[in-house]
Amino acid sequence: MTLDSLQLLFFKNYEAATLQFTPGLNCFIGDNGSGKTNLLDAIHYLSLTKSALTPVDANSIKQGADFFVVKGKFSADEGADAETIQVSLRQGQKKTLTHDKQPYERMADHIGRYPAVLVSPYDTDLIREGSEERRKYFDSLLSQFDHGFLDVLIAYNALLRQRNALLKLAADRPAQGFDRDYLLAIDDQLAPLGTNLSQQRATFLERFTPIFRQHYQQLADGREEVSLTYKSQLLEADFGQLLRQNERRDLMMQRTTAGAHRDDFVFLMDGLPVKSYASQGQQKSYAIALKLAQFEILTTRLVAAGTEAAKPLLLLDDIFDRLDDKRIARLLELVADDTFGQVFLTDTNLARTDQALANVRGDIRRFRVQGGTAEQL
Ligand SMILES: Nc1ncnc2c1ncn2[C@@H]1O[C@H](COP(=O)(O)OP(=O)(O)OP(=O)(O)O)[C@@H](O)[C@H]1O
Repeated sequence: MTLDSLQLLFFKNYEAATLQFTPGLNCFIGDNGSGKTNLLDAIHYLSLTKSALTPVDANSIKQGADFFVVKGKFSADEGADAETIQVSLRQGQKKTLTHDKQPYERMADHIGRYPAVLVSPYDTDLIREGSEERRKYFDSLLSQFDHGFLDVLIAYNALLRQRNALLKLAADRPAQGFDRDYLLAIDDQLAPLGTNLSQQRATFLERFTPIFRQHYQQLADGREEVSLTYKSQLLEADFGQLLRQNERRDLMMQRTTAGAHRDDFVFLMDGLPVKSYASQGQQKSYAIALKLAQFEILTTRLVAAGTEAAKPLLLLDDIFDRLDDKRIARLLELVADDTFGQVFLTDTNLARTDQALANVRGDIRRFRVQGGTAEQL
């Protein structure tokens, strides 16, 4: 699958821009703050319906404008008809997503159809931040991998919101009494969904972890052992029973204190937490290995779905600035040996990019990015 072109209107620091891409390697070159990452983020919108950088869509509207449009033309195979995906948002309204001008009934139906993997300076946040970051990352990956998972996740989150709202209402208006039957009715539905989520995450990790470890060994020359495990109360205890046991505490805390939304993914190096034990370089390798494993596992899904030629889009943000020569060389080996399909990368220095890519075969297209404009070189 290839992104043939990208069109932007009032997106971040772009007023209007159109870019035509090569199916090979596309390089965005420009100074800090010129708008390179914003181009990757626009592609992220087309793939995942949201920004990789901000949870608030309105932040992506150009300052002073009242809407943005991001439009991309994708083709599955060479010569195949292009499909147009468009994401747009008007200030104060709901975001819309269309496929060949047809609006999706549910944004979720789009997820996984045009997968993309972003390797970004913020990847190590996965290691440093709290469990929510990690759950979000794996849930997003699993949703692209298996649509059934996303359906369960959406249903679980909706019920959890209802349950938390009820707990809050009980605390805010004690005089009106607490509708316990309603709580039990929610719990009856929430329990199997939570158990299902945790089981799916655990099964996915069994597949994902060996691929991840292999990528880490290749990136870091295999000096240390890394592991990745999933920690969930729901794999050992009955979630329905946990909800009942915790009812009083939940009422006091005004939120659901146990469940799949509390699970975590544990990152270890030589048996110790990566966050406190690993060096910065090792943390970077750990995070990149996660992303490369993500790329590989999403590719296997596309192959299984019969779209052999299809590979996720790979978005490499700022890799030359952040990574040492060995890691860059390893990444570029993967680019050179056709492991990846279409690649988009950003850099501040054209000469450095050209030098790094000197041995990479295939089509390379460069764009000069400057103050919200992008011109093909
Ligand atoms: N909604 C918006 N309206 C206008 N400008 C915006 C908006 N959102 C972000 N920007 C601008 O976009 C610029 C950042 O662009 P981007 O992150 O793409 O830079 P970059 O070229 O990747 O830089 P670096 O090399 O430092 O990573 C900033 O100058 C920021 O002010």
